[in-house]
Amino acid sequence: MLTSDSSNDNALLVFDDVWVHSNRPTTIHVNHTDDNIFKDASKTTVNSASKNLFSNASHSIFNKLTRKTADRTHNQQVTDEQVLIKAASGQLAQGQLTVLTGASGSGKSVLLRVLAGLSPLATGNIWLNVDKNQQQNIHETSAIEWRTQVALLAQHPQLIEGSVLDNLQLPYSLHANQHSSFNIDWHIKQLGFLQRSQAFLQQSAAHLSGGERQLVNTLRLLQLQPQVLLLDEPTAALDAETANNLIQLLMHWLQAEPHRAMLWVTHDTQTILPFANEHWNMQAGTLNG
Ligand SMILES: Nc1ncnc2c1ncn2[C@@H]1O[C@H](COP(=O)(O)OP(=O)(O)OP(=O)(O)O)[C@@H](O)[C@H]1O
Repeated sequence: MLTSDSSNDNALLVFDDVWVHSNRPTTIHVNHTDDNIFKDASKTTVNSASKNLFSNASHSIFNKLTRKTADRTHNQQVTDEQVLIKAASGQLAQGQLTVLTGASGSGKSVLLRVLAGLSPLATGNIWLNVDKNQQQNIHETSAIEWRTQVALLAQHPQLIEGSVLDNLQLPYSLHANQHSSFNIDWHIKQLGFLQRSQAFLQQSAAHLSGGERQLVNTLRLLQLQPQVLLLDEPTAALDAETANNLIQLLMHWLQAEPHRAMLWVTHDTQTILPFANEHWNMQAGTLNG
């Protein structure tokens, strides 16, 4: 078991014995719980002699009984608990790129969301070594504070209406980022890496391609200088050249400061793996480092 003291000196983000459950509501058809009512109802149906004995009053009782039976055979929502992540432990080291692969549905995105503080863990621990003297535990840190340091680049970027520039400036209108300010020069430099001119900033977000939306999403997140970047298939919607440019940009970001780490989920092992320091694999919720 990893403890905050036993983790590697270089470890930036450490997680230990993380379990994640889902409480997914499932609709089932219930028609077995009210056998007695069924029996009673069929008795009433079959026994026409009794029915005749009880004129209108008995007829209404009969109707009530059959209606009740129908109500009880309605679909019912039950909670079906599943284990999505089983006892996952690992460390993301400073300056390193860790690549996470695994079959579809194996739990890679769930793990990223949990590490980013966007989904709850059932048990286990996650902590961030902010610097030599400061350590933060996910259970004792506010969600906003955690997410400014451990950022998730989601698979499907959400952009607002307006220009690329409006989208890039958006985070600075949030209370959490009130102490930092938008740096246009930084963006122009990054656009150079991505082979885009400054005119890109004025483009309407509504007319961007899927790949361009991902570029905007990446810049919007990187400008806030997180320490740990969690990437969920960021190059999936990009052509080979743009994907390469984005990889260069992200590797440059990783190496620009010592206190940074990246965890990169991908199915495209050929392009990313050559850059990886570590390779993890996920199989049916079990993480193999
Ligand atoms: N919020 C949720 N509630 C319940 N189940 C979920 C939830 N999110 C994901 N799952 C389930 O967890 C399993 C793992 O999903 P996940 O998105 O992590 O897969 P993945 O490995 O990232 O797949 P892919 O490579 O296709 O993106 C799936 O069976 C999915 O249906």
